[in-house]
Amino acid sequence: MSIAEVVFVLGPPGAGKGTQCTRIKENFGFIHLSAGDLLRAEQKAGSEDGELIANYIKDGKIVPIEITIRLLEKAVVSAGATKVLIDGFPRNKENLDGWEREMVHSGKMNTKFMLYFECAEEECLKRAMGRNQNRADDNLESFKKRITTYISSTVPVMDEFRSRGLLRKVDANGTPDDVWDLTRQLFLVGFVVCILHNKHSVHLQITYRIPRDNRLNQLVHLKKGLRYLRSITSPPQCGQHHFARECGLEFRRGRGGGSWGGVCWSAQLLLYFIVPVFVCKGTSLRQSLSIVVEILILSFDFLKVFNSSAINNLSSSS
Ligand SMILES: Nc1ncnc2c1ncn2[C@@H]1O[C@H](COP(=O)(O)OP(=O)(O)O)[C@@H](O)[C@H]1O
Ligand SMILES: Nc1ccn([C@@H]2O[C@H](COP(=O)(O)OP(=O)(O)O)[C@@H](O)[C@H]2O)c(=O)n1
Repeated sequence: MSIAEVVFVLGPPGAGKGTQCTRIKENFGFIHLSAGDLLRAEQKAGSEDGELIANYIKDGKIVPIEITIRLLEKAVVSAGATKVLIDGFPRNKENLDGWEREMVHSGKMNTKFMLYFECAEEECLKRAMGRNQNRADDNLESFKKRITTYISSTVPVMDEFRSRGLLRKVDANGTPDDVWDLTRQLFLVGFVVCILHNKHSVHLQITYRIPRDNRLNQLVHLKKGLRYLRSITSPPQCGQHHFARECGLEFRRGRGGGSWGGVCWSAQLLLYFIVPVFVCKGTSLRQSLSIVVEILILSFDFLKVFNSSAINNLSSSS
């Protein structure tokens, strides 16, 4: 079985982590595990740890890692999932160390990055108090304790991810739709195209990536690229501007000759995956580029259907 790729989701209590995780799950094919939900379910199931869990939750303290990691591993394995969101974990250094020891070093799971929903405390309080899920800890007294634990124990874990370059911050103060607009950017797939040509052939390299952060927006030179393509090829498909809305594309025209030179260097710097290299032989640059445009459009449709899992499959089989 392939190793599960895990994205952690953290932020203060009530920031809207669960709400956004539901959307990520629906749109990007992840399973969503909430450490808090797993602990509450374990407690309700009357396990021998039930009383301990209930007391920790009421006091806003972090349950010992041996319990939480057992529940998480069981949930990932039983779902057979390869793309997993874990919400509300790792909440302290003990959680993180336990995760790395039991899951990462043993080769069972990979940590991809941490999503951090940043939200003002008063807003979180308002949201948590309005949650109506009959939770034992959605009262003012427990909320204050949870915030204290969050600041003293969870923020240092997020700092650790920031220092590893693995923290993706989202401003969660807006409406659920506003927050979703920011969140989805982090999961969208983009690709970069390098085209090198000489008199007789065109080499096309498509480089796929899952963006590291909102740099995706800055990267989009798509319109410029398509305008250029249209100016030399003019096939009807070039009007498909939905390209621009859905993904990032950087179009670079090589200077000809054999070397990939600086073009590839700058592309690789930004990207996670380099996938196929198509070589289109054509009698003219104009004809070759028509083929290139078709490949691009096909690639895009392919990505839309399969989303980022297609990228994972492609990169592991190439
Ligand atoms: N952006 C938002 N604006 C207003 N209310 C929100 C927002 N996101 C979530 N909520 C509401 O706030 C409450 C807490 O959200 P939830 O996703 O359970 O937070 P968390 O998982 O971070 O504790 C829920 O009642 C939810 O419907
Ligand atoms: N990794 C975790 C996650 C949650 N918990 C406990 O579960 C409680 C609720 O966590 P949660 O993630 O469901 O809720 P929020 O505090 O994010 O609203 C926490 O306050 C902790 O007591 C834990 O001990 N360890």
